[in-house]
Amino acid sequence: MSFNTIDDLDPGQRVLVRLDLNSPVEDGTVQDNRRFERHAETVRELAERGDRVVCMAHQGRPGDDDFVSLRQHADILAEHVGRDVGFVPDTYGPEAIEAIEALDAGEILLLENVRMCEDELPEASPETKADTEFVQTLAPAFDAYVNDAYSAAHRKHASIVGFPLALPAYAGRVMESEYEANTAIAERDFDGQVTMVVGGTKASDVISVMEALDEKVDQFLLGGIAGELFLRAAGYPVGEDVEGMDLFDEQWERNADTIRSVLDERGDAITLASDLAYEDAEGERAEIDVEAIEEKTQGFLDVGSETVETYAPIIHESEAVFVKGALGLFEDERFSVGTVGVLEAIAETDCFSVVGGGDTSRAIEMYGLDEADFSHVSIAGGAYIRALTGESLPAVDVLEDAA
Ligand SMILES: Nc1ncnc2c1ncn2[C@@H]1O[C@H](COP(=O)(O)OP(=O)(O)OP(=O)(O)O)[C@@H](O)[C@H]1O
Ligand SMILES: O=C(O)[C@H](O)COP(=O)(O)O
Repeated sequence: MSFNTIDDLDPGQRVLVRLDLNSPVEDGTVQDNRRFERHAETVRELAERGDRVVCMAHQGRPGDDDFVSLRQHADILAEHVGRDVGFVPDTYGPEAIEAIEALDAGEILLLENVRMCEDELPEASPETKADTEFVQTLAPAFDAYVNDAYSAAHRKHASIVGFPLALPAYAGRVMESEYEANTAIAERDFDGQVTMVVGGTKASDVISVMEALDEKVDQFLLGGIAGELFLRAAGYPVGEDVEGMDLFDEQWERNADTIRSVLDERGDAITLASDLAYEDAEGERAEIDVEAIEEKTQGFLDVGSETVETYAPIIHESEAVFVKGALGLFEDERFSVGTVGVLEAIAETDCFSVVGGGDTSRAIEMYGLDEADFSHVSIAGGAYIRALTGESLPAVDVLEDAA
């Protein structure tokens, strides 16, 4: 390992731990997910060693609906850790410092959403971030900093890259295991067919992965919002915003040229959905062949069953399959057919398989699939993509420098 881990940290200290508890928020309620379960292991281990454990994390971004307090996160984390997790509605002010100083050995505290602090977000160098009031005020209350937030490792934020310059820095268990698994993939060669299933909401993530893994991946199977944008580039009247949607047009403006050129150059390696699913007038799932769509009048929320029947045999023939992003709005059972169908096909084979994406990995537990049927399930989205394409991660770089 190129950085220090908890194994290198003497127990019984005051430890500041960065977690990634960024979660889906539905009607103001934070949804439990794999990130809590995974990070709980690091937190429990530190508490059991007799450390005073203070956690910081983010939720959403200012201006978004899911930009909320971490009060609910503290309760969900406590359930997974099996110990109380205190919460203080402050990031580094007097209230936070007082709560930190009041902790006993083995106690756990969660600070308020770090993105409520002005110094956190604007991306800057580790030196600039280390120099902020946030880092300079909070760091002296601790003996060590542990970064467990692998899924936020691609961000140059104060809580990620600033603290390692101000405190002795270590990687937590999630950081360690995700780094090991995801980095190994970039270096690995496969003899047989390598397939990548790409979907989700972020077209730019999908494009960058398709461009960077051009040599390595033999077949890309598309779905989700990204897949619809590719269908649009192929001339189908889909992938446009209708009735208050805002997922397509702006992404199309930004990415249309790149999507067209990727399709042009790698068309033979790209399979697009042949049918799509939508909600009919009765609120039921309905499907339509893409050839039969004359104009886009409703939003499509999943790939159709025929598409799944095309994708499954390609997966069965593969030696390695990677997944990034969901094929549909799987959180709604009616539109889970594409995502679950593809995951089931992967689970049936003994190919090397990695499922990534903070949201996408949630489908595994939601639909009762067994994590053991996959080689690795990553709780990271953007960081997973960067690792797959061999890009370095700022959080890992600073941990390595610190070591
Ligand atoms: N056609 C669609 N309409 C609406 N939502 C969709 C559609 N297809 C996929 N999604 C949504 O995409 C989400 C996953 O996309 P995203 O690109 O954010 O994925 P991720 O890689 O899992 O997560 P992250 O990058 O945030 O860690 C799912 O929650 C799903 O509901
Ligand atoms: O959920 C994620 O992918 C990470 O927490 C990063 O969040 P961000 O994309 O808002 O920086």
